[in-house]
Amino acid sequence: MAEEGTPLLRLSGIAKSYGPVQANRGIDLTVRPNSIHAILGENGAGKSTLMKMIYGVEAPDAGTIAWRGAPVSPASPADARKLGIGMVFQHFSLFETLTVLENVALVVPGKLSDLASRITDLGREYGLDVNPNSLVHALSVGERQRVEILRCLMLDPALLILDEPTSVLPPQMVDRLFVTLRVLRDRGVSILFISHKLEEIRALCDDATILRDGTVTGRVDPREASARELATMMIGRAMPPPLPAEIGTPGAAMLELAGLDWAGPDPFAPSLSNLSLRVRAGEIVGIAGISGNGQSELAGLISGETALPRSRMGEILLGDAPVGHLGAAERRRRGLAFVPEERLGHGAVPELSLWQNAILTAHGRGLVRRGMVDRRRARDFAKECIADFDVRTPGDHAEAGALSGGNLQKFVVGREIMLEPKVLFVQQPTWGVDVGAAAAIRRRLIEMRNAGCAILVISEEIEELFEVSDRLYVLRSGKLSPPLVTSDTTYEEVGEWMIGAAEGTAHAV
Ligand SMILES: Nc1ncnc2c1ncn2[C@@H]1O[C@H](COP(=O)(O)OP(=O)(O)OP(=O)(O)O)[C@@H](O)[C@H]1O
Repeated sequence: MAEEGTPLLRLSGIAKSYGPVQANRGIDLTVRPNSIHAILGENGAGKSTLMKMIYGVEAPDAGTIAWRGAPVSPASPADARKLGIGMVFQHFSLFETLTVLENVALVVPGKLSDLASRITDLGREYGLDVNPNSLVHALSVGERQRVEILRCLMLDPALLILDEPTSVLPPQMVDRLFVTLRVLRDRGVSILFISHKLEEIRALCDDATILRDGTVTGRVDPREASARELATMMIGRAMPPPLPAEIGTPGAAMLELAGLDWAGPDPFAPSLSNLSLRVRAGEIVGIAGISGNGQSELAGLISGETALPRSRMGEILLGDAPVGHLGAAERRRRGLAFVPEERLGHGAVPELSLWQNAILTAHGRGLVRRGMVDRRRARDFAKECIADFDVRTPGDHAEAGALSGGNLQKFVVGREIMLEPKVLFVQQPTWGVDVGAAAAIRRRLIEMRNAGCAILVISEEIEELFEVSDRLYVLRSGKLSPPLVTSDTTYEEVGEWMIGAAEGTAHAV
């Protein structure tokens, strides 16, 4: 145990560069025992880099790390875990082809049968329920996160690092997670908590350190600072003004689901039953819901990554044309653009540069001609995206995998918006994006809607859906609620549909 007064962790003068990028410089950070300590900062401020050094993934170029008063230099995550440090990454580190239990067994020692019951028991205790026998590829992002957190807790850490743990959790789950985190703190676990959600930080954290451009720009008691003050310290200027509150005038139906049914091969994955919805030109339709209720399956069917048999092609329409049987490339040719939930490996190829990633979906815009890549045009396209969407990176030659999570998200969303699609389908548009950039992305969606684009957004952030959508549905257990007019409904009503308590009570349109 740390002696009274000895910090659990103390970093002094930590610096780290990646080529020309100084991700961290001269960082001092002290984590007290039994405390929840927030790290906040814009996308690319250096938060994840700092955490990776504590967890032994990266080595600092300069500075020292003291653990319970003694100098340490964890050279690997295994080293860090031995010290009692656990970390849940923003991008998951689970093997998709293995079950939850097998993934846990890779890191946590013990007999499989014991581990399975510990997963179930701990899951129940901390509100992190997950079936130990589910295959990870069938789990939603939110469920994968639960697995990651559970796996960490099973190692009984003294310090738990959570890199944006709430970015994909619905409000009810966030509340449950916070209960869990407070219990952990009171039982002697300190928590380093990275989040862009300032209200959450104010509600949960005891200390906060603010980073900007790789340096510490503030240390505050978050309970005493307003969200606006925190945002200003973070971005170095006042927040952008709120969105224009213009109501759209919808035109013709551009995307339609007409009684869509789906049962996938995985018995643990939810099936979809009789989904019908219509997205018209000039409107934004939102789909709320807790992940794992069919969101991934629906996204695959809408994007074309999962195709229906020819006999059922009419269950999905683009304009008047049945497209259910067509693949993603053909649907894109017909004017659909989409942003998948997973940006790494799905929205972008991490090993490719940004300009090469631009080609993946923008090749039809003159980036490839007569089968040859027009490198100059591809680079111009990527540069425009970087400038227009404020992607913080050394340039279009940077590898997608080297960008901070939020900056890659801005690039992927920007690339799809630049295609000027007739129909835009976005999953989690601002996942991991800082408050300023998230407001900018939402503003762009509304501008596109005003210009006549039909937009469908799946998001687990209710606040976000209320901000951008004209109408909302809730997806639960593979079924859609009736459409709700956003201006006539409340968070509570949507929350009730999310947890299944609202059947028959909504103001349907
Ligand atoms: N492996 C890497 N190679 C090159 N540059 C990197 C690498 N990892 C991080 N960087 C750069 O270091 C800077 C800090 O990135 P970091 O991921 O720490 O930011 P962050 O504050 O966690 O951002 P976000 O909120 O978007 O997750 C960024 O400019 C990023 O592009």
